[in-house]
Amino acid sequence: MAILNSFTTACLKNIPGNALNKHLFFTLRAFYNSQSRSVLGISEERAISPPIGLERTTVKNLKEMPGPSALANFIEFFWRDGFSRIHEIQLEHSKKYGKIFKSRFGPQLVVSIADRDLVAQVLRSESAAPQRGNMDSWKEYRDLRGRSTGLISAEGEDWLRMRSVLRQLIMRPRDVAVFSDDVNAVVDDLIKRICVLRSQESDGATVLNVNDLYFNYAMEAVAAILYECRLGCLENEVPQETQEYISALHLMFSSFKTTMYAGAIPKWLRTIIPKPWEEFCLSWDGLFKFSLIHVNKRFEEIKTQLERGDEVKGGLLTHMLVTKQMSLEDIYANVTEMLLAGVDTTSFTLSWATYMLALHPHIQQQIFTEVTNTLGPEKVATANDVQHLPLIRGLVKETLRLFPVLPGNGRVTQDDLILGGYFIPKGTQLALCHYSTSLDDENFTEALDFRPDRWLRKDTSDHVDNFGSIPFGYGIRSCIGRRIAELEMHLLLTRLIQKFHIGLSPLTDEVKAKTHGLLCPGAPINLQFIDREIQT
Ligand code: HEM
Repeated sequence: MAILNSFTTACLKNIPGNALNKHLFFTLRAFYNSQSRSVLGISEERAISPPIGLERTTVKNLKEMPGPSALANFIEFFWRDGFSRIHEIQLEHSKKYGKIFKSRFGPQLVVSIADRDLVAQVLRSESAAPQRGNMDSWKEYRDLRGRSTGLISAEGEDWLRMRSVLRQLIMRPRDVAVFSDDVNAVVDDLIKRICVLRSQESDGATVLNVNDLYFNYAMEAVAAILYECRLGCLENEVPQETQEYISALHLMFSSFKTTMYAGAIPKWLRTIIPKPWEEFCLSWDGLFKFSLIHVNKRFEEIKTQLERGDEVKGGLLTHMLVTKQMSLEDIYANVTEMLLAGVDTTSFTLSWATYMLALHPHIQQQIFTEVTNTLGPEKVATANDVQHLPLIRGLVKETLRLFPVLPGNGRVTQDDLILGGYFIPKGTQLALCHYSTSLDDENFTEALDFRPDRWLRKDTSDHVDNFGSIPFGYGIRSCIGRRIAELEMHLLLTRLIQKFHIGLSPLTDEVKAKTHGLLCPGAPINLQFIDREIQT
């Protein structure tokens, strides 16, 4: 890997080897918290009155805000399996109660915002260190094991300090462009894997449940960047320690409801119902263990290279280890949280993108034409080529608009706020309803249609500054991995379209979205990958 070479090398020149010796839901979690339990104990009864001078006729207080009752919420979520329908409930409630409404979950009051301009108002007026929601259980685990918080779980000064280091390294497209070769090597392996998998099916074309494949791709690619090593996720035999990590990750998501609420269970109850908290800790143990192995391995390699007087070259991890802008514990925590955040998000988006391509062959053909006109039949795209492939970028944006992996996001207000004519006191949990705004015809023409080319027209309201669709969030606390995720998705989708005609397998019925932690396919997506004829 030849990444950040010059910077790293320059830093290393001044770092003696022995000095080095001394020296990982999230949003979703916050969103679920916002739907569930008391974060700050704010209730509308406690809500203070509008500031003097503001007429009550123009500014209403929370008591006057419409919304379902606590009982209705309870029945909806616990009785009618609302957890897997959070995205649909968001839509139903915004149609029934309006674009700003309140919900009650026990003592917790949540103000939901399903309006593009109000979402913009909240995010544009954020403080220097915005808070998504309550992360107490994540912090409790870390305190218990003597671990640090990473970007997802940290707040305040700690968060600001780490964010300012990481944003310098991976927030701009050009920062991550250097990872093109590493990601393309993983794309090569994925293509080989597709050929193996389809050869095992009777039609010689189908890959069953493509999400499994994309999961392995996303994990391999993000690890190539974060750990600067390959994990073997796309091999026939996945190595044991990688399998153990995948199990920990699956435990985290499969026990989503229980683990997400683990921290909500009073500590005294844990002796009577120990399982949720135990599983929560167990999955985190597995995730941290994996990061420790890989970070420590790289750390030892650097030490050896320095002791031998060799030049140390490397990527993101090398840079973090060498510059010591973050402690080793902070590095463990951040790579752990980034790996957790970076796998399912990307793989679900890839599953939806290829499913939509299969459902819309004429759109697939348009994108194929763009790709071959720009690259020819065989040139492997790099990050620099992606700027000349607007439909590939539009494909990812449109997929994330229709299927925002995080259908909602959370914020805790850090100041009193007047929003949509209501007075919202400081400390109120807000739920930003991205799924509803994304599918709103007021924000996007014929919003239910899949039209990647809508993102090409700068003169319409469909264009990017539309807060109706902000799948990576917005502003200072937005997704730190956005550019990495985009790079992985752009390079893979370009190559898939270049190489295969992607069709729907007869084994696939209509696939609807469900919320399982993230917005994911509610049934396996089985696709056919048919080789394209190379035109000479
Ligand atoms: C399609 C892929 C992805 C989507 C849609 C996505 C979406 C999001 C969203 C909506 C947030 C919350 C932003 C906010 O509160 O304003 C977030 C936060 C975050 N994401 Fe992503 N993400 C993706 C991939 C990744 C990847 C690949 C990584 C790591 C390499 C990553 C790491 C993180 C981290 C660490 C945070 C917390 C940032 C902070 O609090 O400072 N994400 N992501």
